[in-house]
Order: sequence, then structure tokens, then C-alpha cells
Amino acid sequence: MRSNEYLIELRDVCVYFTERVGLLGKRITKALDHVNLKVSDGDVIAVVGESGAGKTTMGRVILGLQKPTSGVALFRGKDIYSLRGRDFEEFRRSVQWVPQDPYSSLDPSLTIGEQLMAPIRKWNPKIDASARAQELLRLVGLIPPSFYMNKYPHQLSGGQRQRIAIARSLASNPKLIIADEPVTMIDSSLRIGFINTFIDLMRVVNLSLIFITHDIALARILLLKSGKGRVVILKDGRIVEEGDINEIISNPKDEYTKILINAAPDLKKWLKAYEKQ
Ligand SMILES: Nc1ncnc2c1ncn2[C@@H]1O[C@H](COP(=O)(O)OP(=O)(O)OP(=O)(O)O)[C@@H](O)[C@H]1O
Repeated sequence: MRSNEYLIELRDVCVYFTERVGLLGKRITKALDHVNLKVSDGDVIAVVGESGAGKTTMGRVILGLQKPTSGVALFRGKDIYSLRGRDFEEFRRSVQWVPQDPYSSLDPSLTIGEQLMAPIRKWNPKIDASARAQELLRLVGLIPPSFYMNKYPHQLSGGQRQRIAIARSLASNPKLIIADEPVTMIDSSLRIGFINTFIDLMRVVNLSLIFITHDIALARILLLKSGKGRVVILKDGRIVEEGDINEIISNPKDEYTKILINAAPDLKKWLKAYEKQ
């Protein structure tokens, strides 16, 4: 595949943060360390790692928010950090972010309708913003949409707010959504419903998804339900394993992957049942 056929490509990307320690000393954190990643249209990638592994930094590099210290991040074969004019607009439209905490991304003083219609008008000035906002609400399972249009964020549950954040990320008709621990703040009983929402969206809207999580069991559910995709295991800024989730879970090559598996009780049960087969 030629590089411009990938939606996103990270080539040998390093992100090093240098902090002063005392008067003369400095500490270097290798948030990403020689990372290579290829994302094609329609891909589902679960990025799994413990706190501090570099997951959010990887997302920020792809979003154009964190310039690599070295290496390149490409959007359709062009360096994200050199994009200008139309290419930059196309990139901004195509790659969107669903944050962990919808409180931080929603404006408490605006109704849900207003928060959705603003980006719709920005990206598609010619379409009926109200109709499109209601269509997006329906897509993320908030039905009837008219009920939600005039509500304020504080009038909704955490799960509903997170669905609004997903709807808003769709306003530009993106090609890729990067969801950073999108279900962490949601009650565990509702998480599977969220995973289903993402999977439905990918089918209906033809999206690629990078799903960031510390929970390898959740990654497995996402990948199995979507019927495609792969897992990327990040540790200390490095990709230690990448591939089919079931293969990696049943035959982890890296000690760190074993630690992640042991930290997920559901997976241990699944592995036992799998070994008995
Ligand atoms: N702006 C920054 N300045 C200094 N160090 C940073 C900065 N941003 C991230 N780091 C460090 O880089 C490493 C990776 O951070 P990152 O937020 O990408 O990890 P993460 O896997 O997303 O963790 P979490 O699951 O806790 O969000 C951490 O050690 C973090 O402290």
C-alpha cells in the first residue's frame, strides 16, 4: 500500500518531554518511543496500556495537537504538522476526538441543540443544522431527539452526556474518531451499550475508530463485536504487541500483556474456558 492510501500513518514517532529537576538536572519522559502505526479507512484499533503508557499522547499526535520530537505523523501521506489551507481543513474535518470526560467538552450554558448545531454550521453551512443535529442524536441512541435538543448538559446523565460528545464529534462527517477512555466515567452496566453504539456508528457512517482504554477485556469486547480490527499494546511509549486480540490474549508474547490480562478478571475466566476447549 502506498503511504497516501493510509488514513493515518505514524513513522518512527517519538515524543519526549523534558522537565527541569532542581537547578541543573532534567528528567526526560519518553511518552512515545519509536512508534509505528498504520490506520486504514474502516479500521478499528484498540490501544491498550496502563496509566502513563502513552495512549493519550498517541491520540494527541494523531489529532495534530502534539508534534513529535522526531519521526512523522501522516494524514493521507502528508505530514500533519505541515498541513496548510485546504489540506489542513480536510484533516481537521476528518479526525475527531471523543474525550474521557464529557463535562470538559460540553458548554454548560448552551443547550444540546446549540452545541450540536454550531459545529454542523461550521462544517456544512448549507444544510439544515437542526435536522442534522436531530439525526446525530438518533444515531447515538438519544431518542426522541427533540426531547434532548432543548436540554442543558446538567439535565442529562453522564452516559447521555457522553453520547452527546460522540454526536458532536460526528458533526464534521469525520473519517476517524479517536475515543480516549470514552466509557470510564460511565456506569459499568452501561458500557456494553456504548460499545454497541460505536459499532453501529462505524457501520452506518463508515468510520475508523481508535479506541483508547486501559481495560483489555473491554478492547476484546469491542473488537469481537465489531468483527474486525486489532489491538495495540502500549508500554512505556512503545508498542510491545499488535495484532488479533484473541491470539494475543491466548498467547501473549510480552510479560506486560500478561500483566494486563491478569488485571482483567473477565479475561482470566475466558482464558480458562478457552484452554478447556
Ligand atoms: N505535557 C507533558 N509534560 C510532561 N510529561 C508528560 C506530558 N504529557 C504526558 N506526559 C507524560 O508522558 C507519559 C505518557 O502520558 P499519557 O497521558 O500519554 O499516558 P496515558 O497512557 O494516556 O495515561 P492515562 O491512562 O493515565 O491517561 C506519562 O509519563 C506522562 O506523565
